[in-house]
Amino acid sequence: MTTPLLSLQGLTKEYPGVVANSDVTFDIGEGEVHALLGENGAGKSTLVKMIYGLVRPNAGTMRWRGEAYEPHAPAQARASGVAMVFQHFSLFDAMDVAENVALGMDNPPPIRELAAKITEVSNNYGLPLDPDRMVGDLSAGERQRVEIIRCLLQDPQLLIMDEPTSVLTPQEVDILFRTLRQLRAEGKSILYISHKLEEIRALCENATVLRLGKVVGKADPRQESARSLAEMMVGQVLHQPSREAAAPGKTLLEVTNLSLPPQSAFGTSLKEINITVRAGEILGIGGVAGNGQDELLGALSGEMRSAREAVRMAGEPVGHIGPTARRALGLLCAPEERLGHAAAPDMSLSENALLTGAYRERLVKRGFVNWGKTRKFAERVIETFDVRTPGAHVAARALSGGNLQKFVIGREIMQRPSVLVVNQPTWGVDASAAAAIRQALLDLAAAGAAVVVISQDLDEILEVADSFAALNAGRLSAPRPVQGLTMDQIGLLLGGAEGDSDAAA
Ligand SMILES: Nc1ncnc2c1ncn2[C@@H]1O[C@H](COP(=O)(O)OP(=O)(O)OP(=O)(O)O)[C@@H](O)[C@H]1O
Repeated sequence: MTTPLLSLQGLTKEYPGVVANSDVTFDIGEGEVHALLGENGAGKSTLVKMIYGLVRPNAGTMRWRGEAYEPHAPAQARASGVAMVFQHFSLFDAMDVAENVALGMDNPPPIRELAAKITEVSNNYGLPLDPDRMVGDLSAGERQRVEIIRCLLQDPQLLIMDEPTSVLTPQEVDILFRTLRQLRAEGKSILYISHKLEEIRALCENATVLRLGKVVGKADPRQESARSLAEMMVGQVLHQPSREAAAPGKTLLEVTNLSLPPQSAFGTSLKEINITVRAGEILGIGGVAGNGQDELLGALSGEMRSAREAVRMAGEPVGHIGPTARRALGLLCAPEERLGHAAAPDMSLSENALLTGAYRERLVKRGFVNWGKTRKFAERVIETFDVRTPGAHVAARALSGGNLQKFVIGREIMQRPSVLVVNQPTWGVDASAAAAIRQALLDLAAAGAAVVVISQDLDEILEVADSFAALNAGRLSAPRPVQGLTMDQIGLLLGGAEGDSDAAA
């Protein structure tokens, strides 16, 4: 038998109150694309952080081509031939591509030489990049290219990718997969984390499934269905969101000719946006990231003010008032960026519950926080939304991405909004938790709320929304009923075929 590239033996990592990895054992061969699957909090990120030298195991060993491998720091892992593309990008907007790449390298060559190398390597791998462009001007897909090229310049033998496709358009996913297949053909290995099981089936020949930190299964994804893989992850039969058709009620959210200038040098302006959402309705807004999603959410939440009459809530003008006043009226929002925007990383879940729930849950009385009540509110969210954490005292930062997402969305839904606006509600969330969040949005609408779901996941929009509109360069297309809408028509709308309804129909 040939020696595996990387062999993990009995890896264990404990955090206070949680065993993140327990006795994890598996091999990754040379030239193998290996999927790491598991629910939110199953321990995937912890495992790859141990391989990349960011976290030290409490027990267990790793071998690299048969030799003992104990990276103490990422630089050491990189020197052995391990590279990692993270879920969250670590790039500086105000620097160009070459400067950003240089920052992440251990021994960068002179910048001109590096720029030439970036052009060469990026073209060779089918991910063309202009080294002189400012990162702030790049799309999410292009930013990811910067991270990938930075890794490839180190000529790694093992490339770790943590949910690489969640920010990509379907076309960008195709391009990325071509690159990954080329790497495999060159004998390089890839460890691939994703919740998108169809992608796993298309790309990977081996999968290791983690549940609660333990290996619970191994599979050849090509021989499985997305459903069977998901069921392996959760250990039970999957629940499909269901909806009941109901006649919509009165208009709760009305946006009229909303225009706003960009809020930062790299922001998008909003251009004459019109939206009407009635009680019981869900409007899905699709579009490639960076086309005004964050700005639209900001304009609806009140973080960005507009003309008084541009936003109305149940007929009342609210464009000029801030987030707290809008919350009081029942307009709640959950932004996309969970660590730092939706939740304060170093604050406990109780404190984070207070941040948005203070008014509606009456957590503050005569200027004093009622901590007992606040903790109970946080605990209700944790319980109802199955947030896997030791308790409400835990800092938001310590939760796995998907579990924090469940908390953030649950915190708003439990405040019984009359209008809820969410951006990427199931970003990085596993299949069963995503189904639970979507069901909660459907239930909220069925109970009479108006809901706006901004998402890059078209399947998600088709599953929950009654109507669909596309955001393109800050303009919103006229909404169309989701029923009967095809992917081709959606593609046209996303591409900006606004008003071209005959061509799209
Ligand atoms: N620094 C930390 N301190 C305390 N607990 C942690 C820390 N990092 C992770 N954990 C816990 O370890 C467990 C595994 O988390 P991990 O992030 O590895 O899961 P994951 O499978 O990557 O999840 P997701 O798909 O949601 O990103 C979780 O219960 C998490 O709360």
